[in-house]
Amino acid sequence: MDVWLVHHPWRCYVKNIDGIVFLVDSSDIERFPKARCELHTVLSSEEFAKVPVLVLGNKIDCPAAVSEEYLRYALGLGATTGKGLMTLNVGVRPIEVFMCSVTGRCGMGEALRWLAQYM
Ligand SMILES: Nc1nc2c(ncn2[C@@H]2O[C@H](COP(=O)(O)OP(=O)(O)OP(=O)(O)O)[C@@H](O)[C@H]2O)c(=O)[nH]1
Repeated sequence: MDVWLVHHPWRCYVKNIDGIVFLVDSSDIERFPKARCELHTVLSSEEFAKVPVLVLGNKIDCPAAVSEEYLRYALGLGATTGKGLMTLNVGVRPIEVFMCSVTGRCGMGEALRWLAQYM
């Protein structure tokens, strides 16, 4: 079972994956447009159509970090499939946003448990 951390240039090394973790620096507003573009490339890729996508807004400990709501807006994410344990209809690709701080060790557990349920 494979989970790949999507990071530029991700196209070079992704195939046969079971889950995608899309990590965004939530304090780096200037790069949101680029992140949005990359995310939507991933979401619209035929090869990943059924792969669960975990969007992680990292660095929430930074004063410049935006809220989850703003990050969703900036990334152009509409409705997501829901946090917690979910039973989704067949054919629905799981996608959800979680905020975290990798260095502050917060938020990652819930996010990875969410992803693991679909793998
Ligand atoms: N404050 C804070 N720093 C973090 C967190 N996670 C990672 N970092 C730090 O961020 C630094 C590297 O992150 P970035 O510069 O965003 O990552 P990068 O992908 O290597 O570089 P870029 O492609 O230029 O963004 C390291 O010093 C990490 O310790 C976090 O949750 N909070």
